[in-house]
Amino acid sequence: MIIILIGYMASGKTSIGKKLAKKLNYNFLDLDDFIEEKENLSVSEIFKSKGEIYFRKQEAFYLKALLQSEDNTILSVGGGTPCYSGNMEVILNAEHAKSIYLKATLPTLANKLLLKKAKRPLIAHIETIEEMTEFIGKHLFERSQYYSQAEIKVSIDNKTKDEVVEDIVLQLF
Ligand SMILES: Nc1ncnc2c1ncn2[C@@H]1O[C@H](COP(=O)(O)OP(=O)(O)O)[C@@H](O)[C@H]1O
Ligand SMILES: O=C(O)C1=C[C@@H](OP(=O)(O)O)[C@@H](O)[C@H](O)C1
Ligand SMILES: [Mg+2]
Repeated sequence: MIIILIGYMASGKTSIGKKLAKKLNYNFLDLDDFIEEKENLSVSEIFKSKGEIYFRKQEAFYLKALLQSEDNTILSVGGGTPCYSGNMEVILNAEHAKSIYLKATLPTLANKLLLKKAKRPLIAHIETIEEMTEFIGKHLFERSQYYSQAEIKVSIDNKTKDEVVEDIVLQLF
């Protein structure tokens, strides 16, 4: 089975995916890490030197490649992955796959992202909590229609990473 973690930036897809994989004894794949390896550049460098459209093309291409995995796998994608190139449909139609939305409220995301923005080119320039809240609010409004199609939804507000992992396991099995 392949379990795909989706959700907004800093919702915990990468870090919770790693913990969940350990707990279930599954392989772990992170789409951003995979793209960085293939391109030999960080996500920020790809955005800067080749542009976001190039990144989105690579993202859609490698998503399809990684979904072919036949091993038990946790796949953490990027925050934008489900929202471009028909990727959410690809995720929902993948065989032996289950999608999980790590869902957070706007204040949780804005506070987290103010601290964790450096490696995230879409928000790295935002300085204040007010600006961050406004940006994420609009962005989430556009993106929620994709995220909410996930088969399983897990709220992450006020939970530790281990608590989120527990909740995911309870909903999965
Ligand atoms: N539930 C949580 N409680 C505390 N810190 C968290 C939680 N989930 C994620 N983090 C931290 O927030 C940051 C962003 O998480 P990350 O896994 O990179 O998110 P994503 O891949 O969704 O962008 C990391 O430093 C991570 O350790
Ligand atoms: O939301 C987005 O569009 C993006 C999210 C990032 O992944 P994380 O959600 O893991 O930060 C990364 O793919 C890129 O910076 C774009
Ligand atoms: Mg990530």
